[in-house]
Amino acid sequence: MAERERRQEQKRVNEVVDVITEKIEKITGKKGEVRKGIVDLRKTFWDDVTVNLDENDDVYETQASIKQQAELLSERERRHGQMTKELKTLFRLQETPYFGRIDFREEYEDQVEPLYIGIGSLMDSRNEDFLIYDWRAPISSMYYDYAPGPAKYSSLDGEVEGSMTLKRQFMIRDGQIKGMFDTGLTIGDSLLQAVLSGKASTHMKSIVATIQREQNQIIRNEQDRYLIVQGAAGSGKTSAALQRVAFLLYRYRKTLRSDNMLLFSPNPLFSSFISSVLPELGEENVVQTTFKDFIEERMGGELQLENPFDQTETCLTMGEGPQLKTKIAGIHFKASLAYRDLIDHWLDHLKRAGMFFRDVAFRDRIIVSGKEIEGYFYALPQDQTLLNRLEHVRDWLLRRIAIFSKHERQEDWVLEEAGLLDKSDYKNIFDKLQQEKQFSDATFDDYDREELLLRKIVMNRHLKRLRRQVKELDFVNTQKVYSEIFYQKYSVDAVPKEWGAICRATRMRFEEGDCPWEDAVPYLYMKEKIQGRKGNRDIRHLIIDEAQDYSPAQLAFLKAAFPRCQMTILGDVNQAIYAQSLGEDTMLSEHLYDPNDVQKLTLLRSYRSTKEIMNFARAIVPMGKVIEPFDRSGRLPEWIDTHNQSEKTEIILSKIDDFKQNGHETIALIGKTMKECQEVYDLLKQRTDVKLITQETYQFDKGFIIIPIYLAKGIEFDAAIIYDASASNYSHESERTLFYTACTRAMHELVLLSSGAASPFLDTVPSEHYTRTQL
Ligand SMILES: Nc1ncnc2c1ncn2[C@@H]1O[C@H](COP(=O)(O)OP(=O)(O)OP(=O)(O)O)[C@@H](O)[C@H]1O
Repeated sequence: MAERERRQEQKRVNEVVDVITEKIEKITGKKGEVRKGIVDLRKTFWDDVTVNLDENDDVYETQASIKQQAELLSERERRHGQMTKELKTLFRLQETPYFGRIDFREEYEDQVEPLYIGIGSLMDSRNEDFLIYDWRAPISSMYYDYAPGPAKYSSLDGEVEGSMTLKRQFMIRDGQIKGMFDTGLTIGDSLLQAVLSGKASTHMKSIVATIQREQNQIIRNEQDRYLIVQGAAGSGKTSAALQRVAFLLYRYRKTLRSDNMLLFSPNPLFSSFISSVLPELGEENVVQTTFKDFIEERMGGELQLENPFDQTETCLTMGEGPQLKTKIAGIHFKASLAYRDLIDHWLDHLKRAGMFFRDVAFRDRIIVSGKEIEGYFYALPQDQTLLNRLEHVRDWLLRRIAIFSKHERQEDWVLEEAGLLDKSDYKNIFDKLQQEKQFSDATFDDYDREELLLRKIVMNRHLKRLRRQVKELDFVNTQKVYSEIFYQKYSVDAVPKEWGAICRATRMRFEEGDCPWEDAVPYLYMKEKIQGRKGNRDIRHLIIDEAQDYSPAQLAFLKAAFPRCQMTILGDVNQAIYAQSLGEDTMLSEHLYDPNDVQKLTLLRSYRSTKEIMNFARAIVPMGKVIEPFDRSGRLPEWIDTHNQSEKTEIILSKIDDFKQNGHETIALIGKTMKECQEVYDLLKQRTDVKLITQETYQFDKGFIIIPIYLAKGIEFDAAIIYDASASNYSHESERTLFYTACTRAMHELVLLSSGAASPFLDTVPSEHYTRTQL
């Protein structure tokens, strides 16, 4: 490209940067004034409020005056917040004003208009023309969707057609053009090459400059209620999901806020890994949670909930045998909709029998026994729902508690405690009696009444918790009602033949106050059907990453919990790691949705790993052929046979040195289980600087880490070593996806260690896709 052109572009960059700098100065000045205004307003808040509480009219006037002041304050605070946000974007634009340019000539127009695209919009100093278009603006979509030639975009007034005469990419840092490419169909392979060849980071980066056409479809999809994305490892699912959040926040900026969106991430480490993408795009982070935390919060701490990682760890370390078979059969069945049907039948049965109730007791005295509650409950008309009947029971129990309280407050201990009440309680009672105009002179009656009120206060305080529990329908013993399912025999086909053993194991866990992970959603489903629970209406968009790990039952639960929600559901069937999803339907299965509401998109191109690593990894999984590695070269994966542990340790240490010398900064030794990771950590920690990643790790730094596969989900490293790729460690078909997930974490280098026979999963990998070293 001619140097002259580059100089011209740099000149424009300089001019735009000048406008940005000017705006920064202006807004900073204004922001200072607004800030001062807020401080002054806070200081003098009450000065401008007329407080007069004598008459009703005065009270209203006072209220109106406070409201007016508060509104003024919050309006200024809002403006201040907006300015802060605007400044943040401007500072980013000052460094990198834009990353793309398209020249577009609208149909029937003579003039070609150059459009520059960046992370935010910028108008010229007269506020007339756009110097930069936000990448999310409708017109910017052409940058991602078209090569030079005919192009169109949808505007508010309809489709605009025309032709694109130029598509140019820039790499601008600190206001200086470092690179400039005119591109063809896909967005500059050269720029993508440059981005992908860089170092892995401990935080994910935004991809706005290089979004690919198929990713853009995901990002800008608006019409579908459920958008399912099946994408190969490293195909940019998470990246697309996050840019999609930014797009939706922009597109619906008048009605949608970041706290209306909820992202389910696979683990806390992943949450921190992706936490900087949205702020980098000038948006606030959305609320993030893990499915386990979400369930635990809804359960309310009544049972000790098993962690899904512990469930996986148990399955992986249990060893062959009937116990494992029972466990897996139980997990599969409880994740299915057939089990949900069974629970529905159970709920139906509960209308006639089978409900268990806790005693409603004060200290160790029973006010109403569980048996008595049962009698009352089943005496109510059967055509009422369980919830209706429980509401009747609740009201009846509250009345019984009131009667109990009336009797109990006569007891001496109540008066004794009344003597210990606070001065303010006495004062309140005095005021109350005054108001009732009963406390004239010190008459006998007034003292009696005062004592009565004091006794009432004492009793109400003691009964407060009990009343709350009754109001929340906590008198239903849902754990026992659920456990009872496991005393039944079912002649339904879907019930696995291991049912007897599943029942014994489940009963035992519930008796100990534990809730196995596979029971969490079914139990909560039943509990909420009995006790009722409203869906969350604040959350309007759910983003579910690693959706292959969610079962149909979990999907059904989320649909009910978020009834108004749109969902973006992203995953990869080849990376299913939990027992419940292997070979079963998952949240990615289209047929679980109403066909009118769902759209499924597929991403086949994989960007994370070098071509060599992806060619190796895709040969491990069936249908891996369809995955298209991005054309970026590196070393072939290396498979090293070792004879014993000490040899293995030495190899690891020398590989770490080698990686570091190659400039790699994030290096992971990936184990199958936490147990394996802990063992190798104990061996290595004396010899090198290494960190073990556990379920409690919320962040990782550059350097060498040891991590089990299930915690490395969604994360990437410059170089990865698969600690034990021997047949003794990976041979079950069910572990194939786990093995594939591990291999696809590596961006630039992959090493596999094995001793003895190697994993049969390597049998399907052609020998030209790796180098093999036998020590
Ligand atoms: N269009 C793109 N431009 C630049 N980098 C990209 C692009 N798409 C993906 N990448 C990069 O590829 C890597 C993988 O992306 P991401 O983690 O989003 O993939 P994924 O499909 O969620 O992977 P996995 O299923 O393995 O977790 C990241 O480093 C991301 O920045």
